[in-house]
Amino acid sequence: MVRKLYPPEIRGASVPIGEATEGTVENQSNIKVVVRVRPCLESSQDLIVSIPPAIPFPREVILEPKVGASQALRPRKATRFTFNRSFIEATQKDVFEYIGKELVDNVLKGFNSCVLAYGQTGSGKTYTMIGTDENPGLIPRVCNDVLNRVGQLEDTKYSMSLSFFEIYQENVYDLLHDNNQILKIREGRDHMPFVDRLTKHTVKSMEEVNDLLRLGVSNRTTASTRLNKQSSRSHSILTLDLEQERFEAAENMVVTTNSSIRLVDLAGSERIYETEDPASQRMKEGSHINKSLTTLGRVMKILVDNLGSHRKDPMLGVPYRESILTWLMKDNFGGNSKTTMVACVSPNDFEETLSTLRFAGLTSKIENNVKRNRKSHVDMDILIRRYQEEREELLSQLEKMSAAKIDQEKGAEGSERRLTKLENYIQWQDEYIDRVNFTNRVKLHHMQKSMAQQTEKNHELEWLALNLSSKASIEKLEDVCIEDDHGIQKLGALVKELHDLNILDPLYELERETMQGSAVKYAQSGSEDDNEIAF
Ligand SMILES: Nc1ncnc2c1ncn2[C@@H]1O[C@H](COP(=O)(O)OP(=O)(O)OP(=O)(O)O)[C@@H](O)[C@H]1O
Repeated sequence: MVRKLYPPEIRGASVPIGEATEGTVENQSNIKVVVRVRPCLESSQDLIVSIPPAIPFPREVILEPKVGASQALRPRKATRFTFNRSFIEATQKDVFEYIGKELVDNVLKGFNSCVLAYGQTGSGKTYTMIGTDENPGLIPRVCNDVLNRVGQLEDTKYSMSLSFFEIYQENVYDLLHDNNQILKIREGRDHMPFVDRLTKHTVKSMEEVNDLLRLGVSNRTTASTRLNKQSSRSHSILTLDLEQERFEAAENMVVTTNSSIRLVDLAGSERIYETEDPASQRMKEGSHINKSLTTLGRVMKILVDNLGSHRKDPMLGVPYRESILTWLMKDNFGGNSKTTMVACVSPNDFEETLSTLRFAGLTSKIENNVKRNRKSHVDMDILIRRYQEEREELLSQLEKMSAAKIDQEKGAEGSERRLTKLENYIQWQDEYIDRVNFTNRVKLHHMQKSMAQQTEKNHELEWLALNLSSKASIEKLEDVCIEDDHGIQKLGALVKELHDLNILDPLYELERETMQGSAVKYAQSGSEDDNEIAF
């Protein structure tokens, strides 16, 4: 494909170098909340959560105490919640189609995005985010879609990288590095926190992505809880960073877009029961989890209150730094990020589901200020490099085209030669047919003449034989025989004449032999029936 040549004015040295424009706020965007109800894993369990069907898609969730519920739950009435979308018995593909596609659209456009799975232990957070080999979740599907789509963008250079860390007991660990070191959090010049010395891995294919995911998942700290043996007691955060660089012809600028997707699998949000031993590891984990999730709840509440009070900066005074989770996710709550929360609920735990849905309801009120992270500038090095690439591409196209033209000409020459050959052949065939016709006519004429003469002689012989009475008639017969010899000799001469006529052609040769044989046969037999011989 030939790219459009850059307009001449941008090739000049008078273009300002390194000019940059920062992204501007594009819109206020509420945090999106999606509820996913995990299917009943045991058939005997009664459903307490239902989702009424709706067009174009369901958004409500109804929570009802099951028949025969405990005394404590009996007085509770059915509670209805409305979110952006609610899923029950949804496939991984359904969830990706609704959440993941938009996420990829956003990152390609240069927006930061985040999806976090929130809910009690065993409610399907890890299943939604990572999934299984047979049913991959959001993370592998999103990575796959980004790789596919960015690879198809015309005239765009890109680099995609992944990092994966966990927060366990208020410490940060790199999930893609086996050294088990606690990593520090620092703040950049923009006051945004980042994990220092976290490894970033450039990925170009899904094989690379899957290898990293496998490594990260196996490194993730897990411990059993009373509810789920596989429950994870840490928060895991996978970040996909995408850098795109493309030339925007309309602006005469090279545009660099840096955007990221954060995919967060939070630890279980359930309460730790009083019966636990306060000194136990699980209690310790639980208190840390509680700390980060309670801080998250407080952050949400203050952000919502600040919105109501019309503060100039709604992020001011928000206690982000009170937990590692909220500090690191500062931008995702109230900042520059299109954030979606997937509230995962079990279909049969009333209290935990109610608590999750209430938390989700609070989250949906938060507004983020989203901007495209786009820098445009004239970079002479890039322009010159691109121009050279383009020139090389055009030259190679030209080379290919000239080669094709020569081939074409050769082809035309070849076909002309073939045409002439064909014409000569046809002409030769016409001449051949004429010659054959002529020869046949001559042959026919001579044969007819010879046959007529021979017939006449036969009659004469017949008459003489009938009148063998006198010496004179015997002499006459001898004369006729001599004359007949002459006739045969004459026929031989005729055959020779025909032979001379057809000497160049093997077919004639064959015909000649046949004819010669026939003539000889005819001459030998002297019978009229031999006229039937075919030539
Ligand atoms: N939508 C679903 N369809 C089929 N199975 C599911 C679904 N959601 C969850 N599961 C299954 O339920 C079990 C618990 O799910 P999962 O581990 O994802 O829960 P979790 O919320 O991540 O728990 P934890 O907080 O302990 O990490 C797993 O065996 C998982 O495969």
